Amino acid sequence: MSATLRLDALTKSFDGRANAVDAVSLTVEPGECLAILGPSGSGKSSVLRAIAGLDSPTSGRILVDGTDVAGVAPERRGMAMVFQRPLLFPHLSVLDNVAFAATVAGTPRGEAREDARQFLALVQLEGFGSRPVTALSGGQEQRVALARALAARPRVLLLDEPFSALDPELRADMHELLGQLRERLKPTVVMVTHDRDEAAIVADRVALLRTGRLLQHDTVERLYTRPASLDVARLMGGRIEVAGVVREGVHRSPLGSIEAPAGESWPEGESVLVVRHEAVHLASPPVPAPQGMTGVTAVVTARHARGPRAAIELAVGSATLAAEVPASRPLTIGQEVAAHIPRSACTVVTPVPG
Ligand SMILES: Nc1ncnc2c1ncn2[C@@H]1O[C@H](COP(=O)(O)OP(=O)(O)OP(=O)(O)O)[C@@H](O)[C@H]1O
Repeated sequence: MSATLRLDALTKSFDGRANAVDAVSLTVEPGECLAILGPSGSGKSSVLRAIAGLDSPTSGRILVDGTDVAGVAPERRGMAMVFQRPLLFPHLSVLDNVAFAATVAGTPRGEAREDARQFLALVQLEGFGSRPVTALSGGQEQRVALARALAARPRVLLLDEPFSALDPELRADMHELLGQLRERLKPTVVMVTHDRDEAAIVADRVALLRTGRLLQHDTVERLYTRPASLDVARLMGGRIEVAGVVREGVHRSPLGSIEAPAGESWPEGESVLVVRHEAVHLASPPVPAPQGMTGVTAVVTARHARGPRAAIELAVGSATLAAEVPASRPLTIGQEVAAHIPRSACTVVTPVPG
């Protein structure tokens, strides 16, 4: 139930306007879960619709296990899609919704229903088969939609923001369920989301899009800690950007001299040092930085409540830093602290913003 999916310079423009999807190339390995992440209008759904065959690409190719699927009807591509709204048939029972595709394809009704029962059990809706779908909660409806998609035994499962209409607790349940289904069935999954946290929870790798372009295709961890550009760092919620210059592998800026992490080399010249605010430690009263960290004296300039955490902004000369601390930590505006920046968490991107 899995396949290699390859996009080769996939491009889509609507009515001759600027490309909604612009030469996107990437490979999703069998059994892998790829999240397509990006802000509104970045082309996420357009990529998914093209893969599904609901829209045809303007140019480029979509290959499943090496075979170009151009001209292959959506229902013959070996794919199944789950949308933000479950789109269940209201006149059919839960079981018959899940059994629908098999029944239409000519599988004897009893057999299709037995199969559907197994998929309902997989999504933890055992015993719900005879209920009308109109009697389900939002989360249950989405489970039925997932069961229906999986019952088609797709080689590639396509998910278009399937959990975004659910409340946070249900969404967390669905993330767990998706993890279990992946373990059991190992489908290749492509999921559209605009939520970084969701991508981090469900996906092995992420394709980050902006204005139709693939900015970076990487693990979530690397998107956060090794962004390929300032755009990526910002889209991933990065808050520290310190302009400076790299000479002989060392970034010099108001933060002082920061050496590239072991095993990495930084390009010479002007560049912006980026580091995740989560990695910055604040010591008050100030103490020297432990080995492997750069220590700077910083002044707290702002504090924002973030539930159990507090977001702290700091000034270091003309540069600004950010950090996160437990909300209970009594750091006040104007207070002097030592900011410790792990060298391993630092990276540089070019060019310097204009
Ligand atoms: N059927 C269409 N006709 C014309 N333009 C379209 C069509 N579908 C999408 N677009 C345009 O293509 C671009 C990408 O849209 P798309 O829906 O793929 O983005 P998205 O990242 O999925 O956005 P969102 O997160 O808001 O759903 C947008 O500028 C959108 O207006």
